[in-house]
Amino acid sequence: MLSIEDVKVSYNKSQIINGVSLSISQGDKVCLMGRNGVGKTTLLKSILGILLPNDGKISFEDAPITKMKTYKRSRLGLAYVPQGREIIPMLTVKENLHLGCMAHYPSEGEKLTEEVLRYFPSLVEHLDRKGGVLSGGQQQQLAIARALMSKPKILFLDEPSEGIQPNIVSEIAQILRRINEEKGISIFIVEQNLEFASKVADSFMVMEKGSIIKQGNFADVSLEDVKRFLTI
Ligand SMILES: Nc1ncnc2c1ncn2[C@@H]1O[C@H](COP(=O)(O)OP(=O)(O)OP(=O)(O)O)[C@@H](O)[C@H]1O
Repeated sequence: MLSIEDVKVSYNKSQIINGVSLSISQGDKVCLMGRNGVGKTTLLKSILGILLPNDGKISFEDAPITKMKTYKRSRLGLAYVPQGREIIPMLTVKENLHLGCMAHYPSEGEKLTEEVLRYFPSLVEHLDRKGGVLSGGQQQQLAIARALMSKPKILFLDEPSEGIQPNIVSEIAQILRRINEEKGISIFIVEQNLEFASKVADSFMVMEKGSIIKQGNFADVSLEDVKRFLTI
């Protein structure tokens, strides 16, 4: 489905991603882990077209997308829930949701909202409130719901558990698994919260200084082992 071959990404002259290769199949749930500043967000942004790699290839469903504009990748089915959520605070929850389908499915706002809210029933009572007044956990749910409004095939989430209270974090893990099971949407999360990551994803990759240094399945290793990989 998604294939990344020897991708290198730089900011000015400083190379941050040093030749990463990975592939994700339809329905996969994967997690990219690693310490602060190793390049996780940079890799995610290059997959989504927010940054362009200076070398390597990215393809989606066998079509090359390495240099494709972000909005075209979104039309193909790549959706992004950025770190910090980026909810528009002065728009209502409903308006924030509609933003998610405005580019590609502008006439389907009502239908898609109804469909997406099945996964986020706690947002229903807040539809007419401003996005900015919601709690961190509610804003994170809104950000995921908004991404789903674009009918994605693969959902990329950058640190979705950051700054959210533990009970909501486990609710979000369950919701992501349900979305994956029922809709077949692949999930790619960047996470530092190992427990949450292991609840959402089946497999993990560990990044260190712009390279993937370990990968495996959560079923085959203990969380202690993964923790050790993260502190290498
Ligand atoms: N716009 C930018 N210009 C120059 N350097 C940048 C820019 N954005 C990030 N960097 C640098 O690139 C490196 C990787 O950053 P990146 O945000 O990808 O790491 P990360 O693994 O996602 O970290 P975190 O967990 O803190 O988000 C860091 O050294 C960072 O300072």
